[in-house]
Amino acid sequence: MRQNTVDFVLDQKNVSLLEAYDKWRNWADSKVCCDYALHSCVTWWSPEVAKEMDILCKEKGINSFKMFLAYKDVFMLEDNELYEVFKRCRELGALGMVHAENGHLIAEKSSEMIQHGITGPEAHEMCRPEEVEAEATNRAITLANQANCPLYIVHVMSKSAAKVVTKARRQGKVVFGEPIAASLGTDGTHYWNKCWRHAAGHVMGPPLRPDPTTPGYLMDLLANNDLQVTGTDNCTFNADQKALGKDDFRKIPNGVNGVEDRMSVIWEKGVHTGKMDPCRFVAVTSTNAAKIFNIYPQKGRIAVGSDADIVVWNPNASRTISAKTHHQAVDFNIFEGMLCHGVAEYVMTNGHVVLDEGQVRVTQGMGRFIPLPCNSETVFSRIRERERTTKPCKVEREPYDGPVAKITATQMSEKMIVADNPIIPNNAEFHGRPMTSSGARNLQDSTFSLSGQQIDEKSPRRSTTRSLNPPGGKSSGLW
Ligand SMILES: NC(=O)NCCC(=O)O
Ligand SMILES: [Zn+2]
Repeated sequence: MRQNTVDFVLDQKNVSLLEAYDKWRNWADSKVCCDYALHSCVTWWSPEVAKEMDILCKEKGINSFKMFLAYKDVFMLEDNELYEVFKRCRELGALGMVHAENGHLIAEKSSEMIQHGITGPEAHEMCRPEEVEAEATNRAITLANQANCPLYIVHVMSKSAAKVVTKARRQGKVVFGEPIAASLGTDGTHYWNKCWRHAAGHVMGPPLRPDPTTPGYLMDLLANNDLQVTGTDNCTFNADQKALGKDDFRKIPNGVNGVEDRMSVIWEKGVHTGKMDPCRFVAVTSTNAAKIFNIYPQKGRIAVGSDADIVVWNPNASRTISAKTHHQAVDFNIFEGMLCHGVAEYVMTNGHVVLDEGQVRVTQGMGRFIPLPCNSETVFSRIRERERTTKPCKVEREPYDGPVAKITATQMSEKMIVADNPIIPNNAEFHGRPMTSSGARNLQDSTFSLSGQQIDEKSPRRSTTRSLNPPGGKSSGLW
C-alpha cells in the first residue's frame, strides 16, 4: 500500500490562479515529506481565468479544478459560471470537482437560525440539511453532463448525496464520488454535544449527518463501487480558532482532521467489519485515485518501475486514536477514542523509511511535486467517444419560403397586456413564454407560481373576468 497527498490551491476570489499556484508551491516545496500534487480551485470566472486554466494544465501539472456551489459571496460560482468552467475543463482534458451544497439556500437558512436565537454548532447542520447537499450534487452532475465534462464530487457526506451519485453513475454519467474519513468514521450527532468546543470541533462543510447510520451506508456504497475514492479534506483548526464562532456558528471555521487516520478508519469500518476485502481497501485508498488523477502506475501500484511509496500494514495490531498521541499540529481529533484494528508498521516514501515501528522519521523537503497530466484514460476515454457520437447535428431542410408576419413593437406590447384585469397590467410576471400570436396564454406555459403573487390573487370577480383573448384566438388576430 502507499499514500501520497493532493492539496487544493484555494486563494481569495479574483486572485490570479497562477499566483495562487506559485504561492502554494513556494510554501510546500521546501517542506513536504512525501510526494504531493495539487488541484486548483476556480472561484471566479473570466476570460483570464480560462487562459490561466490552460497554462496550469499545459505547464504546471494541474489536471483537476475544484469549484464551489457553497460559500456564497466568497467562493461560490453561479450555475452559468460553473457550466463555463466545466466546458473549459472538458476542452483541456481536466477533471471538474465540485463542493456540492446550495450556497444561496444556506445563506438564507443561516440567517433564519440566528433570528431564532440558535447560534451554536447544531445550527450549522440544521441550516444545510441533507437535501441541500443532494440538490447541489444533482445540479453539478447535470451541468457537467451537459458540458460533457467528467465530474468528481468531493467530500460526499450524506446518504442523499451518495444516492444521487449512485443513480447518475447507473445512468451512465461520468461521475466519481468521494466519501472522506470523517463521513465514513463519525457522524453529526456531535453537533448537539453539550460541550461547545467538542461540537465546534466537528464543524465542516457539508456537515456530518445526524443520522448515525450514515457512515455504514457510505461504506457499503464504497465497498460496492457506487463510490470510488476516499479523501479527507483535511483542514484543521485549533480550539481558539474554532472559537471565532463562539457566539455565531457562521463564524466557526469549517474543517476537520482526517489525513493521519484515514487508512485506520477505513480499515476499521470497512475491512474489519467484513464490508470490503483488503484489495478493495487498496483500490479505494490508493489505486483508484492514482488512475483518476492520471498518475498510475507511477503511483497506486507496487511494481518494478513504480515509485517505492509503500505502507506495511499489520492487520493484527490495534491502536486507539487520540489527539494526545496523534502527529498532527491540532489539539482535537474527531475520531478520539476510536479503537482501530490494523496499524501501519512501516511507511516508505521514495524508498526511504519514514515510519519505523510507529516512529516518524521524516526530512523536510524530501518529497517532490508530481505533475498530473491531463486526459486521464480512466476519466476521458468515455468522454472522448461521447464528444464524437453526441455532437449536435442540424436537420438539413429546404428553407421556409412562406409569408412572415410583420409586427411592430407597439403591437407586441399590446398583445402582452391582459385586458380587463386592473391589478395585473402586464402578465409577464406570470408567464415565462410569450403569448400566442392570437394573444392567448401559451399552453406550454404554466400559471403556477411557487412564490409571490398568483395570477388570480386579489382579483375581485375572478369567475367573471372577461377575456378579450379567448383560448383558440380571436378571429380578428394578426393573421
Ligand atoms: N470541508 C471543509 O469544511 N473544509 C473547508 C473547505 C471546504 O469546504 O472544502
Ligand atoms: Zn469543499
